[in-house]
Amino acid sequence: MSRRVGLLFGSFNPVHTGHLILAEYFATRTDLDEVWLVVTPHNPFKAAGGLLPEAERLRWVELAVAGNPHLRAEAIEFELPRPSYTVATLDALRLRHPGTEFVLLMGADNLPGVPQWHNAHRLLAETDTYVYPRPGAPAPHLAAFPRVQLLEAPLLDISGTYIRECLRAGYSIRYLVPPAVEAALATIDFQA
Ligand SMILES: Nc1ncnc2c1ncn2[C@@H]1O[C@H](COP(=O)(O)OP(=O)(O)OP(=O)(O)O)[C@@H](O)[C@H]1O
Ligand SMILES: O=C(O)c1ccc[n+]([C@@H]2O[C@H](COP(=O)([O-])O)[C@@H](O)[C@H]2O)c1
Repeated sequence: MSRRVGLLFGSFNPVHTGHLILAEYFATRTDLDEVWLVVTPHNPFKAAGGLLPEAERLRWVELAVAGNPHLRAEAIEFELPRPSYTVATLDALRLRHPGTEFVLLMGADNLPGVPQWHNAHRLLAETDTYVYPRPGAPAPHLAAFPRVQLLEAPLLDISGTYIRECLRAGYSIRYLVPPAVEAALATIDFQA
């Protein structure tokens, strides 16, 4: 049987415990063998200006998953044209890993926007998608998406936005990110 790998796409601005608990849950509690955290240098819907440097965002994800055999930091979007279209990334990953079946992992808050993504119809027709609940997001209507399933997962109300606010205000981010990421973030000047 082919390996099933879940893909958690994100800007990871920065990676935090919410991402990691969710990734570990999917890698150990579902039919997935592994979860890869795909670092997106430039989300087509986000202004590049608000993002921390892409090489740093990738390095923090690498630090966060180090030593975990189920999780991997995936940098393929750094080699692909910008902005980063998920459908193009899936094409590139399938070419590179022919024995692997990829599953898209997505928060219930993101699903309603997916029809606006580049080649969304092909993306959702070709790829199994597991949607997980997000705080405040209503259960999505899945009738229009035959390959999309809703799965249970822990709800953690942590976000990159909140962590950046804490860093700017000089507040502790202990336990919101792994210790190695906390140490790396401590070298960045968030007041500048
Ligand atoms: N606490 C969380 N629990 C589950 N999924 C999350 C959580 N935070 C983010 N995600 C999901 O992880 C993916 C990557 O998230 P992203 O890098 O945008 O982080 P974020 O914390 O939402 O950042 P920001 O606040 O900067 O938008 C997205 O699909 C997002 O929905
Ligand atoms: O492919 C698209 O058109 C597309 C449009 C918007 C968002 N995405 C992807 O969705 C992922 C989640 O984005 P983010 O930055 O909100 O974590 C990220 O990998 C984006 O590249 C993809």
